[in-house]
This record gives sequence, C-alpha cells and structure tokens, in this order.
Amino acid sequence: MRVIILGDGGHSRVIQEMIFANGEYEVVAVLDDKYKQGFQTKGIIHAPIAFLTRLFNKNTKVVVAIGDNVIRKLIVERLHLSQEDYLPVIHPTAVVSSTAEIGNGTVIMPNVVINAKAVIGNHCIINTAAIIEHDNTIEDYTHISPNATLTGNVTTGEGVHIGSAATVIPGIHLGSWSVIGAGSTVIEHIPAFSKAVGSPTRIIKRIVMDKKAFS
Ligand SMILES: CC(=O)SCCNC(=O)CCNC(=O)[C@H](O)C(C)(C)COP(=O)(O)OP(=O)(O)OC[C@H]1O[C@@H](n2cnc3c(N)ncnc32)[C@H](O)[C@@H]1OP(=O)(O)O
Repeated sequence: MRVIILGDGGHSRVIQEMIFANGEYEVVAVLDDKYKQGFQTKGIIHAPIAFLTRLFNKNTKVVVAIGDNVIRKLIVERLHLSQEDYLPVIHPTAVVSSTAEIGNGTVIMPNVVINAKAVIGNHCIINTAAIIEHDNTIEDYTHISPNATLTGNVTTGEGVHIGSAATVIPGIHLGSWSVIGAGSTVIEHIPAFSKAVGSPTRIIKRIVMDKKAFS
C-alpha cells in the first residue's frame, strides 16, 4: 500500500521513520506547501499539497503529519477525502489494549500505553510515552504531548492540546480546543477554548479562534 504524507516538519519526520521501520507501507510522496514545485529525493516525491490530486489513487493512504491541531483540521476539511483514506500509524513499541479504538489518521508514538476501552478519535497525536488510561474518550484532532498521563475516565472535546508531562486526574473533561500547559496537574474540568497552566491548573486565557469551523 502507498502512503502520502502531508507536512514535512519535525513531527512528519518522526512519522516517516515510523512508517519506514514498519515496512508494510511505501511512502511515495511527502507534500508540503513550503515546496513550490515537485522534485524527487531517493525515489520519494516532494511537492506542494496540491499534488495530492494527481498522486492519490485507491491504493493510497494519507497521513496529515502536522503537529498544529488547527492546521491539521483545516487541511483535512480542505481535502474532502473519506476518513477511510487516512492511515492510523502505530509504533510497534506502543501497548494498545485490544478493546481500545484508534481513529483514522491518528498517530501513536513509541512507548505509548492505551488501556482498556479507551476511544481515540481521528487525526489525533498520542505522542511519545503518553499514557491514556482505561475508558478515556479523546475527540478528533487532539494532541497528547510526550509523557502526559490521562488517568481513568478522562474525556476531551475536539482539538485539545495537553502539554508534555501534564497529568489529568480521573473523570475530568477538557473542553474543545483547550490547552493545558506542560507539567500541569488538572484536577477540575476545563471549559472549551481555555488555556490552563500549573499544579493545580489555573485558567490564564480564553482562546479566540477566528475560523467558523471552530465556533
Ligand atoms: C514532540 C513535541 O515537542 S510535542 C510538543 C509539546 N509541547 C508542549 O508541551 C508545550 C506546552 N506549552 C506550554 O506549556 C506553554 O507554556 C503554554 C502553551 C501554556 C504557553 O501559553 P502562553 O499563552 O504563550 O502563555 P505565556 O507564556 O504568555 O505565560 C502566561 C503565564 O503562564 C505561565 N506558564 C506558561 N506555561 C506554563 C506551564 N507549562 N506551567 C506553569 N505555568 C506556565 C507563565 O509563567 C505566565 O505566568 P505569569 O503570567 O504569572 O507570568
């Protein structure tokens, strides 16, 4: 199966290495609008994202390998592909419960643990060594940063970003597009569009999103 990766920054390079190591898929193109025209390096096409329409066929899967949750969502919405066209990428060192569900286009980095009945949406990033405990529900476009711990029964809305090494105690809900600072401890529900930091967290800002898609 062919894979086309969208985005060619640091996050994308991690995903490219995961796919190469797996060996099951062939990366045929890495598309990024920083490229103004198409060229080939070691047999892989590098080109602007508009090249996707020429390169995509029924034997192709796509991964949007862009770390920014908002940009990842905007690109997915712009492409109008079926969700089945997006590849979930799971590193072999990740421990994923057989009763967990992983959405399309979601990436599960090395040493992640995802426990029983956790449900991870589409286009999420579960970054290196994060822990997603039992019965979590993580909505689309959420990013759980390296070493963060979500204890049992945590839920997130869409597009949440949890900073590195943050801890969320059981049963907490993090509202859509909220941001939790690195190293924070979340012991109360966080409203949507809020930025919260510290241990325990305090809300420091309301996040204003000017795009209709996020209202
Ligand atoms: C593989 C990878 O790299 S994945 C990427 C992982 N990324 C991360 O983990 C980054 C997480 N980001 C953070 O923690 C950032 O500090 C953010 C997003 C919270 C900063 O948000 P900003 O709106 O820019 O906050 P700003 O820097 O203006 O700070 C505002 C206040 O919050 C405090 N603050 C900011 N971050 C934190 C934090 N993590 N913990 C505690 N306090 C914090 C600041 O000290 C400041 O306090 P003050 O008003 O008393 O001076």
